[in-house]
Amino acid sequence: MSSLEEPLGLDKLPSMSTIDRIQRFSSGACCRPSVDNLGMGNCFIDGRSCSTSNSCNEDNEEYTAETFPWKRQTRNGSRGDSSSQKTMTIRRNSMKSGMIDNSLHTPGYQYSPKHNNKETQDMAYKFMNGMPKFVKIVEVGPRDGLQNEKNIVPTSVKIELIHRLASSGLSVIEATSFVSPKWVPQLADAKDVMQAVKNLGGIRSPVLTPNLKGFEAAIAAGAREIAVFCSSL
Ligand SMILES: CC(C)(COP(=O)([O-])OP(=O)([O-])OC[C@H]1O[C@@H](n2cnc3c(N)ncnc32)[C@H](O)[C@@H]1OP(=O)([O-])[O-])[C@@H](O)C(=O)NCCC(=O)NCCSC(=O)C[C@@](C)(O)CC(=O)[O-]
Repeated sequence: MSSLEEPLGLDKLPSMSTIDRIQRFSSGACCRPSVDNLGMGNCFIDGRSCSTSNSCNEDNEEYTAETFPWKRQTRNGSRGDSSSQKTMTIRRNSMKSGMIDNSLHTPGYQYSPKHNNKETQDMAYKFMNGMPKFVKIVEVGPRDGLQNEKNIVPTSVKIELIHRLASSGLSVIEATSFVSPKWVPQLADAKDVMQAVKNLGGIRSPVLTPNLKGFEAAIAAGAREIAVFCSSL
């Protein structure tokens, strides 16, 4: 009988005082709806990932006015030519045709697209103002990435990866998963990885587990944040 069919026995859980946060999310919740269609690239509002090549941040990509049917006036109102124009990320709203210019909701920017129509502009304005003011990026590579690796990545390399991700300024780095090594041999060293990074300054290092067995192993390894996921496999 799969460990998942046994009652989770929450009453048997070790005292919760050792754990800062327990997150429970189902696989459905795992794949939080993302609005990546809105970006020119993969830009997820749920903060799970923002591909740097098409970041959600403004002033990021070099787009020339030739590529887009409008010329944007620069901050001082002068019409910059495409080479001198400040770069920005233009996001495509896949729900409607037409391009949304991020600068719409950046004070001081005006845009005068050649073929803009009122409806697109209104919709763009409404939409852009619904955007969150803050995007949290959760780095899941050490877990979600490595679990799919064909070859087993050495523990020392995993730990080094987490250190480098932390030094890049990321504040939440999903460190590993406490799962059956039969199913996910790539993360069989979860305990060693967790013990090596649990006190890494300045970051939170949540871990995943599908069941009580993994939950207890995570606590024993020093995990302070445990996300319980529902796994059919
Ligand atoms: C769920 C089970 C355990 C059921 O696996 P099972 O075989 O049905 O369960 P079991 O209880 O029969 O256990 C089989 C063996 O694994 C051991 N075991 C059992 N549990 C654990 C554990 N936690 N840690 C370490 N060992 C464990 C258990 O002790 C036993 O060992 P044996 O007695 O045969 O020597 C198994 O199917 C499993 O671990 N699957 C892993 C699933 C997984 O990791 N999937 C990928 C993560 S989810 C994901 O990537 C999506 C997500 C989250 O990224 C989406 C998003 O990010 O939003």
